[in-house]
Amino acid sequence: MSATAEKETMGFQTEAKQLLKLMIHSLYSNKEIFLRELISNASDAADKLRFESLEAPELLEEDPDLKITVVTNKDTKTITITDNGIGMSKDEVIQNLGTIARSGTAEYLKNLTGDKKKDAQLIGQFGVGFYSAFIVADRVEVFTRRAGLPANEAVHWESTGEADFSIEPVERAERGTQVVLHLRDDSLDFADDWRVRSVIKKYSDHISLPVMMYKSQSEEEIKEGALPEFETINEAKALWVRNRTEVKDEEYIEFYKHISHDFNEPLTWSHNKVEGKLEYASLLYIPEKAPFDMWNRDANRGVKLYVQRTFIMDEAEQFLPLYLRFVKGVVDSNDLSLNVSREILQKDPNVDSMKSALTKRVLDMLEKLAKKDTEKYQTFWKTFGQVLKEGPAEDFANREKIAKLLRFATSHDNKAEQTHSLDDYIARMKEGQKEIFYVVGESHAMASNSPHLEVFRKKGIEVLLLSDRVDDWLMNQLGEYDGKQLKDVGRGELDLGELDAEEDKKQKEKLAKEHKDLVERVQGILEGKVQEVRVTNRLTDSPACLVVGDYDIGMQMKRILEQAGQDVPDSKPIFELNPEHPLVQKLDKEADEDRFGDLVEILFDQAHLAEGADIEDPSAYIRKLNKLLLEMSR
Ligand SMILES: Nc1ncnc2c1ncn2[C@@H]1O[C@H](COP(=O)(O)OP(=O)(O)OP(=O)(O)O)[C@@H](O)[C@H]1O
Repeated sequence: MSATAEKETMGFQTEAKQLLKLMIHSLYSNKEIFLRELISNASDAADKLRFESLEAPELLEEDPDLKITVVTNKDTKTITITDNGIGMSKDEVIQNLGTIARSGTAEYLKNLTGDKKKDAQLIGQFGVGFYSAFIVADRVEVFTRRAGLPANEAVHWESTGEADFSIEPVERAERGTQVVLHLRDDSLDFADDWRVRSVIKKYSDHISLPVMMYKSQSEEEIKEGALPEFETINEAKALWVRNRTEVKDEEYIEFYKHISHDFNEPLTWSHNKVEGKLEYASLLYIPEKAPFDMWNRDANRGVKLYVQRTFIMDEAEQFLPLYLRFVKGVVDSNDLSLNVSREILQKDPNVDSMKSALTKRVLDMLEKLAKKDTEKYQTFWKTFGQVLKEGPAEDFANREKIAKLLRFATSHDNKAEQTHSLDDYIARMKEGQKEIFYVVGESHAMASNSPHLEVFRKKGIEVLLLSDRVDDWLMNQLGEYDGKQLKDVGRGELDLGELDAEEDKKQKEKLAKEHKDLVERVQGILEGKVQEVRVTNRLTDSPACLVVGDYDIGMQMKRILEQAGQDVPDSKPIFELNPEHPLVQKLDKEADEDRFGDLVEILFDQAHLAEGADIEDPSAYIRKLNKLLLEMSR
């Protein structure tokens, strides 16, 4: 750091430098977005001031009408954006404009590919913010004074967007922030009043405070030397207060970008005004892309809360459940008090009623999207499906509604993509089928090749193929859908009820009787390792498989808990043999007890492998298998 009398020069944080460079390159074709970002910041600054002035009205000084002005100047090749919002102190300037105050930035930057289009999207997800000024400017100056500080504690920040920035104290009578962009030669169109006016119209109609520019003057006025006057060029009304029919899609989209700091368009939105016992307006959006920190449970979530048009807080998470944490939006209440805090929100029963109404709205919005636009819904599902799957456990009341929104891979087409709803499944159910069958595997391939499916495939009964980590748990939480039980095909005795022909049942009983001795012999070998050995009718191609007891913990769940280092209740599997398989028939005839034992253990280990489970002693397995192979080749 070098310091002259009072001017200091500081280096940008390494990551900020990197991001800046990438951003200028990848967003070059979409230069005008800098205006959106700077106006968005100015509007946030006004919101913050309004909020702080609830407690400290003196912060408004003699200047209570909050506004943003934009002034272009062809002679100086500048465009200047000024607000009379909260402003920044010296420390805040350093903190906000010298670093990228977000965790995970470095990690995030590793995802960038060098492909301009892809990177622009990624950068968009991250939020370009203030730095976008450098897309069009080779020098940016900021003059700012925090509300409440004296005029001589204002700050002048300046940077060419390369390695460093300077900062010095200045006098500034006006509260708030002024950003002066010295335009690059290839961006001089932004010194043109009309060009800027049209961009602002496009990007700022949803901003609730006036965005003003100079009125154009007649030749006479210019001759007379009349001072130019400002005029408001946007709607300057909170968007969510306006009637749905008055608001254009583009305005909804721009408003989304403003509140979410997302560069991409939202997938869909829902705008509502509620009157009656509780009065509030809500505007909720489903994003297209997940934020880079979606899986960080402490990441910011929740809606922007306003009370009677006054901004109160960002990330008010009390209005939506955790499993809808991807939703962005605004809630404006007429009933809450202006000095409401997070603690009060947590206890207020009105907030609970709003939460349940807003939750329904989001679920309805998703249902509508699924009906109207399958492709978009699929995009949603791919991005947020895993989060939505947390729903049935968190929100018992809406279990059925959430279940309707779930999508699965199934044996109907065996594709890994999760595109089938439970309703689709039910529509295809066989006559006499009462349950919804599913199989759980470590991966899609494992689920779809599971031996448990053999009899289902033979009989043409569809099975959901589940392989996401939460699936086993999700199915347990759901229990049933539309009056039909969800049944794990790898659990308990297989009873296909009416789906089994009478002769199949008789055949099964006959086989069980015939193989009573074999079952006992196998049981003797696997003593202590299994709960039970029995013959099965669920296999057609495989010799044997493992089944989980009706009340035991599922294999996927067990693995997840073990990996997480948790104690897992000790449950032993049931070992089922396919009496029609040649290997099992050979086994039945094997008189040599040692060979019999080896074969049983090989089959037992193989059944583990088919489940994606580990075998207890892999080298013993290989030894036994090789011994048998050698004997065969003799
Ligand atoms: N006009 C302004 N008045 C007061 N503070 C501002 C102004 N512009 C920026 N800031 C401060 O600088 C911070 C960084 O701004 P920047 O635009 O880079 O990021 P952001 O608005 O927080 O998020 P995003 O990067 O997603 O836009 C803001 O959070 C705010 O605290």
